[in-house]
Amino acid sequence: MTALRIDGFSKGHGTGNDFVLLADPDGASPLSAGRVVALADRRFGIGGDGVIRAVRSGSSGDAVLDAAPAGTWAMDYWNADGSVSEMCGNGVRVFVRFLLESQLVRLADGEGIDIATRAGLKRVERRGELFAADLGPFELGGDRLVAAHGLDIARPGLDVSTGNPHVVVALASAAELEALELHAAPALDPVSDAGANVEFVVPGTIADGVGSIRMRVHERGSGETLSCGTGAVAAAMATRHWSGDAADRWIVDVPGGRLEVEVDERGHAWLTGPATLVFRGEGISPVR
Ligand SMILES: N[C@@H](CCC[C@H](N)C(=O)O)C(=O)O
Repeated sequence: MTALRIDGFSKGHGTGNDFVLLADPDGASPLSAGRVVALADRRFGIGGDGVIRAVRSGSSGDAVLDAAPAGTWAMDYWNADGSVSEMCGNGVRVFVRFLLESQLVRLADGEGIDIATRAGLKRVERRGELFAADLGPFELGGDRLVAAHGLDIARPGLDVSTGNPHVVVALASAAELEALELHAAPALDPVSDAGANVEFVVPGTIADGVGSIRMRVHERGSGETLSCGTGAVAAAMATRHWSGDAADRWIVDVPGGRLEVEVDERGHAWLTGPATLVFRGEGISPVR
């Protein structure tokens, strides 16, 4: 057994999508795939769907993050398997909660802060106990086939980009959603080199300009998670498209709770929901 030195970390989640958070303002402790896999391991490490380093732009060592105005807080997001992603919607909301509770920033209720991500600057606002993130414009793409354990035949899925790649599949019933086995990554046809996060949705009602959906997700680099913020946006925007743009506000129920997605007048998708820190720790984490 080797030991992994951790000077201090927090564990947080947004609707059950959980992260290890590390403060590294001056970029003294860059992450590596091996370090991330060790930290994210649920039995031999701390455990999480992803690992997030909070670093100032200009010090991150990542060309995209360092292109933001110098000194901007940057979210260096990694999936549990040690791959990096462009964006994490729950992560960026939990990131701001982490900055606040670590007293690295101050935000009164209603105020916001710009966070550098690999998908560009994202505004995050504090709204009471909730955090809302402007994930910007989204793009709908073409269809491809998606096969998954528990589905009788492959179904059409719609490509949606929220800065990171998603494929959204509509199912006919809650029973179909529950029958899915998402321990293995769904197979995409055609495949894409970058891979994709895959969301399965059951559309609900649309009333008074508000739609609702239920969703499960298999995340690229993390497996099935209890929630995915960019996935909720992709799923809501795909369902909105299929509904003929019948609503701009969507309630998204995921296994870990409830998120809200709203399209503003600029066509930006806002993601709102809880962002919670569970504990802080320090010291040495034993790793296999
Ligand atoms: N859980 C995140 C998305 C994390 C990145 C994703 N797995 C990818 O590889 O793109 C979210 O809340 O958006």
